[in-house]
Amino acid sequence: MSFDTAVILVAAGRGSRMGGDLPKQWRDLAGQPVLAHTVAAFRAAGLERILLVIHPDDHARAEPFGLQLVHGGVTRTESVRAALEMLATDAPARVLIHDGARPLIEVAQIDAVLEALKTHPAAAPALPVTDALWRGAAGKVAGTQPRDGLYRAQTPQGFDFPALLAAYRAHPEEAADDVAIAQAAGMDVWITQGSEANIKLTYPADFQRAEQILIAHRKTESQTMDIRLGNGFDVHAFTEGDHCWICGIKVPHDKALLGHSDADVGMHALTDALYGAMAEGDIGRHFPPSDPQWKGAESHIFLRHAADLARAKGFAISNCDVTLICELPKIGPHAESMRAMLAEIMQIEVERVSVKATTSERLGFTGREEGIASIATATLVKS
Ligand SMILES: Nc1ccn([C@@H]2O[C@H](COP(=O)(O)OP(=O)(O)OP(=O)(O)O)[C@@H](O)[C@H]2O)c(=O)n1
Ligand SMILES: C[C@](O)(CO)[C@H](O)COP(=O)(O)O
Repeated sequence: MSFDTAVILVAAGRGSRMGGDLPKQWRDLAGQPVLAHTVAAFRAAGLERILLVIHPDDHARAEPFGLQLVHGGVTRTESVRAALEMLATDAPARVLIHDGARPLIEVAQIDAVLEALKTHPAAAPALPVTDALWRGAAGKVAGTQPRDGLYRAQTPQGFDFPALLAAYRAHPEEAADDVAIAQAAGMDVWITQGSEANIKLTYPADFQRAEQILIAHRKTESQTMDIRLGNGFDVHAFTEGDHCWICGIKVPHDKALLGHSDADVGMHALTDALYGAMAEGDIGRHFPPSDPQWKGAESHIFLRHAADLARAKGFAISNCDVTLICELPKIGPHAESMRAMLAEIMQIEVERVSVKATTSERLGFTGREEGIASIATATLVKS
């Protein structure tokens, strides 16, 4: 996280070319406001000092973002100027200025600008012009223009903050963008790699384009993600005793569970679910019952082994769900401790672990209180 770099997101425009009732930056894009996408990209790049420049009419819409707000002016240049003056009271070392209406900015492009700012006073992304350029008049081609050395400018445009503030203060006129003002002050501006995805939502068709880019991006993400699901099932019969080990918790009961190890039926089902997700067989394959060293073994050894094996293969345990099937003992009072214990053994957050119970309506061996059954599911994810 860097507080040395501030971000100005300009979002005070009215979107006259886009039309519609709601300015484009507040409209929905793939389920969230355009600005939510923009803000998320900068947060993902580790930038937390974000100043949002808004129109005074948009206060109620902007407040939920929890960002510092500043009112913009009637032009983009005036909006940036207002934000720079506000930042000047607690000046950062660097500033990135980005159009709120460019929601598809990627972390890689933000990082490229930040990297260039280590050795240059200013940097901004752009793409070389690849189409032929014409001048037009009255619907006809009036001439052509060489495209050599021409670029399409994008944002975020990044600057040494004191230098840009001085440049803005020395330039009261309008400008196409912040780079133009920096250049007018004699600053060298380094060009970083732009992206075809980093479009500025300007006309109605741009929303469709942005949706398509997002869909294609999500498809690629899910294609590169390896998701594995495994299940496990286990049964242990009751024998004489005064407690049962269930999901790592000693539960008082007028019977115990019979088994070669500590007979922890819930933990065994979960361990098998993890092995199953990796196609690594079951507990018996890794800890053969014929081997006397596992007699009376505590089941956390098995679960820890399966969780460590998953990590060694590059998987994260995304979630797991254990269901215990018994009339008694009552699981409810112990379910939270069981979740915490399983989470600790697997070294994952407790929110990813579920333990619940049901009866079999007095039917079958669990209904006759002859034993406990358990089923478990686990999801492993590798990206
Ligand atoms: N007075 C203004 C004008 C523009 N912007 C912001 O500058 C970015 C780029 O401007 P543009 O695409 O031109 O947005 P609008 O001014 O809203 O659009 P239009 O010119 O079609 O009205 C947008 O994020 C816009 O909200 C701003 O903060 N203040
Ligand atoms: C800053 C900018 O996005 C760079 O391409 C562009 O200049 C903004 O243009 P607009 O005139 O506000 O549409």
